[in-house]
Amino acid sequence: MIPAPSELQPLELDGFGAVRGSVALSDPLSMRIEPGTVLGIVGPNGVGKSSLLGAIAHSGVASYGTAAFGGEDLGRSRAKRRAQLVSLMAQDHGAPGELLVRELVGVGAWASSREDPHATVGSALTRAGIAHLADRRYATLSGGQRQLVQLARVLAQNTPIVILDEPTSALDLAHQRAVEQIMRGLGNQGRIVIAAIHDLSLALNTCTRVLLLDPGGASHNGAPHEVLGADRVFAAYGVRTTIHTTPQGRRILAADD
Ligand SMILES: Nc1ncnc2c1ncn2[C@@H]1O[C@H](COP(=O)(O)OP(=O)(O)OP(=O)(O)O)[C@@H](O)[C@H]1O
Repeated sequence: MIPAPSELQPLELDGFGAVRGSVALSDPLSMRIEPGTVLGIVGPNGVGKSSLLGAIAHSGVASYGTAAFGGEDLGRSRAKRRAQLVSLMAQDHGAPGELLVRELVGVGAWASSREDPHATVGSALTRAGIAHLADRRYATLSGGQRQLVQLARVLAQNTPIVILDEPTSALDLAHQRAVEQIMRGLGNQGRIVIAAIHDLSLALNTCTRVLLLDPGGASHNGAPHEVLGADRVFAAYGVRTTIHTTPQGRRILAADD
């Protein structure tokens, strides 16, 4: 299902940031994220990527400033309304293991009250490539299979803002490529995709914008090849890197030694 034109709105962060234990994790972020943007959030372990995603989704992470979608302050929206606007695939897949895969994916469709949850679930399972797992219990799945179920749940929620926390961390090469294509496809539909990503090559090849969070609290937002240039990456990670381009045009960011 493609978002209605009225759902193609920018997401504006105004002096925004996540808070953990009454401490702000980054300097205030102010940025406008246009419809169709696939934004990669990168930065070292513990810098606050997951917290920022959770804060934007207002899913139990405290925040300061505002995150507004089409002028609507998400922090003031009712939970049901927010579930129609924002879906979150968290890193910690704390789902009840006794649920069947199709029931868990159905939670996504139910959260946003889609008209035909059955069809929505079927389509989400197919897009995530896991239709064959529909009647398996979640607890019996492998780590990568669980990650794809969580992706299908988010697809079934069918929101204009899709937030993914390290969506490919448990996936094999073929599934990584499939998820990369799904992310681009969501962007092409005009959705806003925001993903925390450790694989900087993935960020280079998949994202239209990258936000690099520095350990010092600063952030850099821009075109992927600019933000992931050698100097910025060294400042953030302490590793010397180069961006290589394959004959087929894929970019690979690799350490120099
Ligand atoms: N539930 C929590 N309660 C309190 N502090 C937390 C909680 N979750 C994370 N933190 C702290 O917030 C900071 C940012 O953590 P966060 O998980 O957002 O970082 P990250 O950049 O996503 O890390 P990683 O790359 O390792 O996943 C860390 O110092 C972490 O210890």
